[in-house]
Amino acid sequence: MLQLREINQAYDDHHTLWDINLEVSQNSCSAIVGQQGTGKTTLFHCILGFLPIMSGEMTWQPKNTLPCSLISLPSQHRSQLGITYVPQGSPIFSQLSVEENLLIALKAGHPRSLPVTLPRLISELFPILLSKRHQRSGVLAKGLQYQLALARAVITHPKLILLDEPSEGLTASEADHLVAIIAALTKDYNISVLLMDNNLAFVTRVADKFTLLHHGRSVMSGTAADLMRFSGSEKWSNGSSPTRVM
Ligand SMILES: Nc1ncnc2c1ncn2[C@@H]1O[C@H](COP(=O)(O)OP(=O)(O)OP(=O)(O)O)[C@@H](O)[C@H]1O
Repeated sequence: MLQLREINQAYDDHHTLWDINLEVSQNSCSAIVGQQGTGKTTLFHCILGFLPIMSGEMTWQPKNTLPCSLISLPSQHRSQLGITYVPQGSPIFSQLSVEENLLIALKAGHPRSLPVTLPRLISELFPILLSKRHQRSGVLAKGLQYQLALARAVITHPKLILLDEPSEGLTASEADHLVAIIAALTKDYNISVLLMDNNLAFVTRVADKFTLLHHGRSVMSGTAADLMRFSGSEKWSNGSSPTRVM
């Protein structure tokens, strides 16, 4: 549904992304991994239209639609097409209740359909959040705050969600919940996921395709087994330890 071909990007004269190819299929979860400063955030921002690219092509084609090029579309238009984003660090309105956070996201996605009620997918995917709907969101545990940030994205019925470091700061059981939610999004709700995360244990549980970035270049694209094999080898890292890279 999303295809990137030979994407190059530069911050002034600092060439950051080199000939990146990437494909996200319908009903899939793909992961971008790589050490700090290797270009993961830059790539996300190019997909979202926050940053221009120097060259390359980005094609968007959800099921049963004609392909369209994203390159010339502003970020707002890309979000209307169904591409949404959960930035790092659970961006929520911490002074507002869980329900208020959700209703604001819902109204922003459907400005003419007032009054609004929370759609059923919230109770199906985020039952704990619903049970805490009247609590101030700032007092929720870190894992529930992340669920709320994700629910705010899901409530707008996107086709593709980009997640920036979703496992960061989560406990093991909070990460387990997130793995289950992402699996349900892709399998039951037709929402594809593209995430970047350096927690190898997490990404190999949740994603089915992996792209390894190194100094702005894609050095591996494949399955979890390919990733483990590649990160165990040293041919791409100039001798740096895979544990540092992940
Ligand atoms: N606004 C900017 N202006 C100039 N250079 C930038 C800018 N943002 C990032 N860079 C540089 O681009 C390169 C890639 O950075 P980027 O943040 O995309 O990497 P990353 O893999 O997401 O890192 P992290 O895991 O730390 O978020 C780095 O060398 C960084 O210093």
